[in-house]
Amino acid sequence: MDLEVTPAGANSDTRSDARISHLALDIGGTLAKLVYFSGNEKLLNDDRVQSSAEVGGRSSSILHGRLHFAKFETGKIDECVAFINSKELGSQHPKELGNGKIVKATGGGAFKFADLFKEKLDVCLDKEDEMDCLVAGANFLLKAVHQEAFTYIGGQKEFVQINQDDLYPFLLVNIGSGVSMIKVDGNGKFERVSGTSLGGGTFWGLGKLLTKCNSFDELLELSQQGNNRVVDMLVGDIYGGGDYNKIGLSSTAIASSFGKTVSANKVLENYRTEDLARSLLRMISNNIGQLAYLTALRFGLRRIFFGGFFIRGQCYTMDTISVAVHYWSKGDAQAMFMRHEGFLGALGAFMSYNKQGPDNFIHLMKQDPKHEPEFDGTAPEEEDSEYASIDCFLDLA
Ligand SMILES: Nc1ncnc2c1ncn2[C@@H]1O[C@H](COP(=O)(O)OP(=O)(O)O)[C@@H](O)[C@H]1O
Ligand SMILES: CC(C)(COP(=O)(O)O)[C@@H](O)C(=O)NCCC(=O)O
Repeated sequence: MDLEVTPAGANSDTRSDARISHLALDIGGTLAKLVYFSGNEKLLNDDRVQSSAEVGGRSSSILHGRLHFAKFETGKIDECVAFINSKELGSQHPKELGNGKIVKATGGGAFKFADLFKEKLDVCLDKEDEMDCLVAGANFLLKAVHQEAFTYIGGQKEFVQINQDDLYPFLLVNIGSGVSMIKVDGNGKFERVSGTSLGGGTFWGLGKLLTKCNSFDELLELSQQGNNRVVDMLVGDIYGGGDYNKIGLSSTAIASSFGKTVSANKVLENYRTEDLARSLLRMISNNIGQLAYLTALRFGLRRIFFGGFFIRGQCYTMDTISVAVHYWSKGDAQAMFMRHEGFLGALGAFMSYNKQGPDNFIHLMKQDPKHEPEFDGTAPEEEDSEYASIDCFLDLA
């Protein structure tokens, strides 16, 4: 019951009453994501609440606390179970009528691990549809969270001011193990219009085989030191060093990802793992960027938001996706990234506790300094700063 587990990305809560009052899960093909709310202090006539939302007169059903984010490898789901066990679900946590506690859960793991959660935690996973949750999570973040979306162009991050009256339609591209592309027209109004199996799992899986590295972070680190030109066949390699001007291809454009390895008299061991990782990351990111744009074009969409843990705030990944969208759309469409990239589904599942729908459930406290982003163009070193907890209140009305 008291197992101490510190997950990647979790923020430890030092408050004595830090039991979890609401918890939701998104258990995907590779990672299990948790969003949980702790702290059960009731806010009565608090100025910050009054100015954050019109909830006057209903303060008895308002909980103040922090929303936390954590992730575990799905392959080590026991660590996730132990973490929840160590935190304990408090008395406020929703229960089935006359029965034990329920936890909102989405992703394939909500089905796959339902028995495990029942057995180990005596918790019933209440399943929510993955696409519903992704969309609800994205809509909430884009509308409620200050400086959630940003562009990444030429090495510069720039926050996007979201105009709530002009947000829809957009294309949501979630890059998890696989990739889902969803046309979003409003709250709960969406259609999954495309997808591809060449996603984050492909990068991580092929990368692991090619470089023998042991963790996703190690693979990303390798990629930062690599040179893809050693592996990729460029237009110049084919055209004797020159451009292919007639069809607008410069000599440095990639003609064929990994294409150079065919004619070089080398085996895998002769390549630097850094170069292989770089080329692989570029290939996957570029392909997703291109497919995303083609899908957006099919439906006349100009705004494309990218989520999913494949991105991990990586400059090279975001840059490659942005360049692909810009190149293929001739500057017409724009790639935008989301700060809480990997938690869209878990947040959506969390919001489904609200019977009235996703709106007006989570309210962010005004001017939470902890929530001010610190983007400097580099990937955060510490997981904790990556997904800082959010000071907020839940309206349980
Ligand atoms: N710590 C990590 N361990 C494994 N994969 C990671 C990690 N961080 C990022 N990734 C990438 O994120 C992908 C999973 O993204 P996610 O959105 O969680 O999808 P899923 O719901 O399929 O698990 C992996 O395939 C990998 O590319
Ligand atoms: C099946 C999935 C929705 C599962 O989500 P994930 O765990 O990858 O986040 C996703 O992997 C996907 O959309 N794959 C692409 C399948 C296709 O459209 O061909």
